[in-house]
Amino acid sequence: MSATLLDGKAFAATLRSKVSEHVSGLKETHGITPGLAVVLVGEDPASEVYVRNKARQTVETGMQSFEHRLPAETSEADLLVLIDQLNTDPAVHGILVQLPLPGHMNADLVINAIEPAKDVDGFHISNVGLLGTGQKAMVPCTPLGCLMLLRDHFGSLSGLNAVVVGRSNIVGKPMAQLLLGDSCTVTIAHSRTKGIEALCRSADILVAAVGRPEMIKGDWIKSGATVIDVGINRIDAPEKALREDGTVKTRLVGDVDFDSAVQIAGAITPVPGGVGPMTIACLLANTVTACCRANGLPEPQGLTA
Ligand SMILES: NC(=O)C1=CN([C@@H]2O[C@H](COP(=O)(O)OP(=O)(O)OC[C@H]3O[C@@H](n4cnc5c(N)ncnc54)[C@H](OP(=O)(O)O)[C@@H]3O)[C@@H](O)[C@H]2O)C=CC1
Ligand SMILES: Nc1nc(=O)c2c([nH]1)NC[C@@H]1CN(c3ccc(C(=O)N[C@@H](CCC(=O)O)C(=O)O)cc3)C=[N+]21
Repeated sequence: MSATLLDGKAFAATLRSKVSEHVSGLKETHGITPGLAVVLVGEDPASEVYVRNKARQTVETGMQSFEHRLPAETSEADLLVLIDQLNTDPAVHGILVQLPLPGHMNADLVINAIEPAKDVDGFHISNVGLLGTGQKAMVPCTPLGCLMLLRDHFGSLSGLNAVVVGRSNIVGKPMAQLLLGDSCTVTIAHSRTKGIEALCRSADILVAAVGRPEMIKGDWIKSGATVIDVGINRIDAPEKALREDGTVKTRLVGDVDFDSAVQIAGAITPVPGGVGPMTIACLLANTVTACCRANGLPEPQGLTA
């Protein structure tokens, strides 16, 4: 038996077309164009790809994209000045500061300098608190994308056993909050968890956000379980022909060993084409939501949790 593929790429395309419709409506009825500012400090190649894709899709859905690329040696004070300008710029409805930041910066301080209403990543302490207490917040894009895929697959998540592997502030913890909000019984596993394989085997929903290529094997998965693979890992692919310059090509893999997992799971997200595209689509959706809230307009339905 082979698992059903949860096609994040297709789902994200549908979500983007809903975003486009709302953006057209905002323009026609109110003369407002939502705007998203992305700040990239330094030159991480993976971040470059993400930021480029995001800027392209922002423009494709009819929104304004503002890109700010700063050198790695930028001072924290200068970054805070830029954030302050974006906070007060009425054309900017969403602000994303790409993580990780260079080591000389305090990421918490930088994130908490973003106006919470414009924090489309949902990382500001105010949004984290709102999410944790079940109040209206900006919801982090990656966990939101995972939740949308799960709701689409199951209908109701109520009473299901969910195991989230990973406890980061950007994926694991907010994912656990969202699953709890949908009445799952949630366990969070991490690098100190004892008996992690057996714990994973107890999950109806297994979310992997670890950053370790193909760590979770098929025999860690309960037969028929739903597996959400958040991991994005680039590994060497010696099976591919060498590049012209003689270097080894690479490929993307998740935190789940897809080939063994697909035999056991009931449903699984692929990498690429699973959670990644949903993250960007949810970022666009959050920007439209932020724009509507900023202008006192009714929120679009179906774009948020
Ligand atoms: N698809 C997408 O849109 C996105 C994908 N990602 C990807 O998701 C993955 C996770 O990202 P992120 O949350 O930022 O990563 P972090 O490195 O911040 O967190 C990783 C978590 O995994 C835990 N962990 C590490 N090793 C083990 C282990 N051997 N067993 C159990 N738990 C372990 C860590 O535990 P501890 O806390 O104990 O150290 C930690 O909580 C990465 O592959 C990243 O590239 C991230 C963001 C968006
Ligand atoms: N402030 C901040 N917010 C983030 O949301 C954030 C961040 N910083 N830093 C880095 C991580 C990572 N991340 C990804 C988003 C999309 C894909 C994505 O679209 N992946 C494609 C493949 C892309 C490729 O081919 O490289 C896929 O999975 O199909 C991947 C990774 C967001 N992150």
